[in-house]
Amino acid sequence: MPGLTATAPFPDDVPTHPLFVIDYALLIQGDKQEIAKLWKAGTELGFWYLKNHGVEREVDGMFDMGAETLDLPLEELMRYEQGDNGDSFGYKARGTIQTDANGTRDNVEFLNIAQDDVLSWPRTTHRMYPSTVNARMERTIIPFVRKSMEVNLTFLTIFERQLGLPKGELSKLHSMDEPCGSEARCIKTPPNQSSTGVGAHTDFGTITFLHNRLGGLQVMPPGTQKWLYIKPLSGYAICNVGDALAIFSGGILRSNLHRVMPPPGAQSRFERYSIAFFTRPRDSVVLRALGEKSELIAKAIAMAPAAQYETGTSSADWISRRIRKLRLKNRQGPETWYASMGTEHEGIGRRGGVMRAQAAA
Ligand SMILES: O=C(O)CCC(=O)C(=O)O
Ligand SMILES: [Fe+2]
Repeated sequence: MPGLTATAPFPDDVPTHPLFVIDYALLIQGDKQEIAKLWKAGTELGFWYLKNHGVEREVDGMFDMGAETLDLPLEELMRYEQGDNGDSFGYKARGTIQTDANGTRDNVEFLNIAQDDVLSWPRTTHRMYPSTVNARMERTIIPFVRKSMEVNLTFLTIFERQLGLPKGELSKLHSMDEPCGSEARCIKTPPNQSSTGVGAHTDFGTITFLHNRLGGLQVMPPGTQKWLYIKPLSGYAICNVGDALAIFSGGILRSNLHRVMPPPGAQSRFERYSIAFFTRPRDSVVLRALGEKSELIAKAIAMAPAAQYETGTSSADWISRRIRKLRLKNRQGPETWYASMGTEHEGIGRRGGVMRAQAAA
């Protein structure tokens, strides 16, 4: 299976960052303790493991689909390249984006499949995909996307309640009556690399549902300047909060910095694949804190510098700007890299920290 190796386990002597393990089966039963744990995970680091999510078989299919597709001849894949205009969907070739402020070239390639194209299949909403994607649409991709949407919607519904928002307030920002940037992704990193795969970033959207077999993902824990690996656990997904949700919540939920480095130890000899599903708001939704809908969020905003969460930017523009600034073709210096990171993310993290400290006191 692509990206899976029993012969090179994650090494014991590499420092890792622990995550809360959330049991999806308990979440959907409304288990209070599990919901409290999810809240702690979402507000402290913004990352957690998820077990019993029921998407295991579809995820295996996605790893196969990703390998089938990213093994196609480059010439074929290039017909689907995302380009330099800030579009996300399609193929992203190796060496097209920067991984740091020096403009270091990336070494990963990936494939992004729009949720909208999957749901409208066989009708095209945004774009066309390679034949290997089409061939697995019904068997693998549609079930994967539908189930992943359901998982992320479960988180949204819980966070909505915990944030004191009216029922449906967050989920309606993701309703399907207009296009959105949500997408499924497969990333492939070649073996024996020494440089960064995916540079430090926060995710653009609401919630990410990620599946790793080899190590490589790292987080920078709040208040530190240190990177720590997240150890992949068999059958467990890794979930995290993105910028949109951090902003909607006035920084109460945390969108944490992370990156992808070469897998540690003996794992580095293997090709690395990962599968992600990104839930993102509808295109026209403006990213701003929902203070008028929740007292808790209003308090968070009151403590933040004025208009801190008024980005004045739609979800579509937010995503497009960040992708555009990542592409090396658009680089004009270190500022381009900082703009790709979302200049706002640092502030969001800090303000969230203040809120959390107050809530705990
Ligand atoms: O490959 C991974 O483990 C994480 C990838 C990631 O952070 C991303 O695509 O946003
Ligand atoms: Fe990410």
